[in-house]
Amino acid sequence: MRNINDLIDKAIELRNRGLRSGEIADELNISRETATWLLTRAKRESGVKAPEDIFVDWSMIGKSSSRLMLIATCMADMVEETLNELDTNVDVVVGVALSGVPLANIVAYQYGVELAVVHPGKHRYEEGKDQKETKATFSENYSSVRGKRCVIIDDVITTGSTAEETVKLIQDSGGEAVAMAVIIDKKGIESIGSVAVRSLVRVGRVG
Ligand SMILES: O=P(O)(O)OC[C@H]1O[C@H](OP(=O)(O)OP(=O)(O)O)[C@H](O)[C@@H]1O
Repeated sequence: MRNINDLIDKAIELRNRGLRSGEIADELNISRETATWLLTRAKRESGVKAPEDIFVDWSMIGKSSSRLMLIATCMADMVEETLNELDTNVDVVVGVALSGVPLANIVAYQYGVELAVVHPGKHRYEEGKDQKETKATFSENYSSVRGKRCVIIDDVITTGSTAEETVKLIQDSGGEAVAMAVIIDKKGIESIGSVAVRSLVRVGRVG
């Protein structure tokens, strides 16, 4: 996708496939507000100011295992710097499904530590259910975090809610979240509570 019209076309295509605006937002790595604006603009309902958002398409990395490995290696290097700053270490790398998992797997391999996988609450949302009721969970097929120092790996932070629920889940599960690393942080956050957040690319707005 190269421009706003491509993005609008993609949003329409996803809506026509039956996705709701929240799901379209997730698919395009944009906020829900932006997804709604794209669909509104597609209906030529002009006059509504565009939300302050950017869209992220990192499929040029995601479709290539060698590029994923190189990017994850950069993330591991960034995490190492953060762990040194904090004078701590990592026992388990926590990948946030879906897109954080291939990156987390490589980071865990490089550190020689275990891999845990989180399913965000929004992935378990079902029509008719209260969204607040769908909590994030760990996959039983991967490591537990109890008693372990955790580094969280994901691709993108948009609103920060997935990052926050992952930190809370780790703490509620008896683990210690020490740092989080992403490729792109659209929110520009330094930390979630006491958990350091680092990104290879941090998006900031001028003015
Ligand atoms: O900061 P937030 O607003 O919470 O959004 C960020 C989350 O949204 C995306 O996941 P999503 O589940 O949409 O896609 P994925 O299944 O490809 O990871 C992304 O991978 C983050 O996990």
